[in-house]
Amino acid sequence: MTDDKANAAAASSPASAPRCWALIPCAGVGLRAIAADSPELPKQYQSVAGQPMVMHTLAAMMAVERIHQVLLVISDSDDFWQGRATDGRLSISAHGGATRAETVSNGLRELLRLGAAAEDWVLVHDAARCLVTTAQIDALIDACLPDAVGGLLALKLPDTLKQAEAVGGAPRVRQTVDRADKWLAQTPQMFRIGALLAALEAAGAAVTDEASAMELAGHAPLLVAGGAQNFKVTYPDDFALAEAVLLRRG
Ligand SMILES: Nc1ccn([C@@H]2O[C@H](COP(=O)(O)OP(=O)(O)OP(=O)(O)O)[C@@H](O)[C@H]2O)c(=O)n1
Ligand SMILES: C[C@](O)(CO)[C@H](O)COP(=O)(O)O
Repeated sequence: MTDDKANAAAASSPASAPRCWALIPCAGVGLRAIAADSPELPKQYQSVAGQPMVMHTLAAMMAVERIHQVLLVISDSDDFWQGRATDGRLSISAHGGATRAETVSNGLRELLRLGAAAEDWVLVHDAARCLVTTAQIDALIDACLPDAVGGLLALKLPDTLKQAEAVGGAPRVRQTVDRADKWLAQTPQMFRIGALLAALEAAGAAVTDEASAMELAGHAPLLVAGGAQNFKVTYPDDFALAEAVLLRRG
């Protein structure tokens, strides 16, 4: 069935109430974030505005009333959570994978074990995107619930886009690319659990986000406006920026 036909069928079928679950991949090592003087701690556990980064991420997600339960997927060598009390709506699974896609697939299987239905929705959100707001998550849910496929937060490209080629070892501009239809993918990304797991299993471990897997399966995910502040902490400079934004928000 095409996405258009599936949307029409969804709109005309009697109201059902699939639940929304959140899955937070938290098993990366943060190689690109490691500065010469930084502690050897995965970036999601480094302190930002007085708390480990992942706590800000969790606070935003847990504040969304429509999220039934949040699953954090950590590495099997992670001892950060030992002895820490967790909220009843938070589950932790130590089945992180070698890639983000594997971590997410493992988490989806765990959600099904926890009682989620294949037709339920999942919002997959990077632990390292600690600036997402509850309003942005709610906007994504509002946009995706009536949709057959689902979608993702994304940011329309704000700058002029250059395509590069290496000339004599240095990157030089090959051409300026039309940016009118270009968006930067953010998270959360919201899809049906069963469809996403099937898409990820078919796509393999190399896809870098959930939408890519759904695209390979023939779907056209919705693009829902996120925001510049919903950036992923990726490089050493990003910590100071994230801290400044969080402190300003209070
Ligand atoms: N095997 C992996 C790799 C990444 N992630 C998670 O996916 C999110 C986004 O990934 P990214 O920023 O690429 O994190 P890292 O893989 O940790 O970073 P790097 O590529 O710099 O090592 C992060 O919350 C990270 O913890 C994960 O759960 N399992
Ligand atoms: C999922 C993601 O945050 C979308 O932008 C991103 O692709 C994950 O991190 P990576 O830098 O691509 O590994």
